[in-house]
Amino acid sequence: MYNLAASKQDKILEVIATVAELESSLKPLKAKGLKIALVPTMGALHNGHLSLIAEAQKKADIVVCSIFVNPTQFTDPKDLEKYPRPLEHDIKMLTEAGCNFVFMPAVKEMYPNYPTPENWAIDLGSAEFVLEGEFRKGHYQGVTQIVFKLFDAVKPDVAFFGQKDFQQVLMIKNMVAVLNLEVQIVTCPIIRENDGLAMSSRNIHLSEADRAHSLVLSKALFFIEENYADKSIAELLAEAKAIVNTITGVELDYLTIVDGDTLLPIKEKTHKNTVALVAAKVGETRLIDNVIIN
Ligand SMILES: Nc1ncnc2c1ncn2[C@@H]1O[C@H](COP(=O)(O)OP(=O)(O)OP(=O)(O)O)[C@@H](O)[C@H]1O
Ligand SMILES: CC(C)(CO)[C@@H](O)C(=O)[O-]
Ligand code: BAL
Repeated sequence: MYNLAASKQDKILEVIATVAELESSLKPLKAKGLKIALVPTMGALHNGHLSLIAEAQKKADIVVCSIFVNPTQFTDPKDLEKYPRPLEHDIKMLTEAGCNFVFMPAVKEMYPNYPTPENWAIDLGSAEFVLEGEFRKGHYQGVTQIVFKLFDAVKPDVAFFGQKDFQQVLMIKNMVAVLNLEVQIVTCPIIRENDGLAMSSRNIHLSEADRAHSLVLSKALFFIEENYADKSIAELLAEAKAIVNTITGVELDYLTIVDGDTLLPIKEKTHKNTVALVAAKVGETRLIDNVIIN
């Protein structure tokens, strides 16, 4: 473990690599009755992640951020291999943000027998298999497997996730319900670049042209949001898809308006709990985004 003096808030960020070290660091804090928050990430931190840390600082006494590029949730080996890992930059950001702990385990710490798969099979409901679950088969088994391990290591009172990964939050809430876990799940709003693009670690892979093209995704979602009262569902979807399809080099996986729990397409605009979601490949980079309609 090593410490870095924070440049802004004069706090110390403790960098921790093992579950044992994490447990012994947190034990005295828990004994004092301090409230512990966990912000799970895969690193390559940006302002979206920092908004989760800031929210966690408001709601808890101690904030643990985990950085772990979890191999079991990747369905494309190339995506895993090229996932950005700017560790010094991440530590600097967390230090400046006044985060208390960063947990950065090695793969063998979380999966001692890696690459031999461990048993993990949880019933996350039928929403596991649509949208991201259809395009990244097994993804949410991998996500819930690592989030369960992180919850078990930190035993947080509260954990923070971004709405950008809308289906992920739903799957994690379903896991918490199925396993009866004692952790509160908080969803934080999507942080966007000034031009509308949802911040994402994978944005770093976008070429200059891809970066410009990527704007059609948020544009299509904002179109749906702004015209929701005036057009039919079929018109909204057709016109939003047309916005995306004006750009060659952007290939839609889905653009859909669904119920926020079942993730099945809604039939009536009077439906409550409605969300529009998009996923597309922009050049070689796959991006997702969404807006909550009501
Ligand atoms: N723009 C954003 N606004 C709010 N939360 C975000 C944003 N981007 C990511 N998050 C949240 O941060 C947490 C960690 O996400 P992750 O480290 O995978 O970053 P990411 O930017 O989503 O990267 P990726 O390129 O893998 O999608 C998740 O709960 C995610 O939803
Ligand atoms: C929740 C998570 C950290 C699990 O690896 C990841 O899916 C992410 O960063 O959204
Ligand atoms: N933020 C979601 C993690 C993933 O794409 O694997």
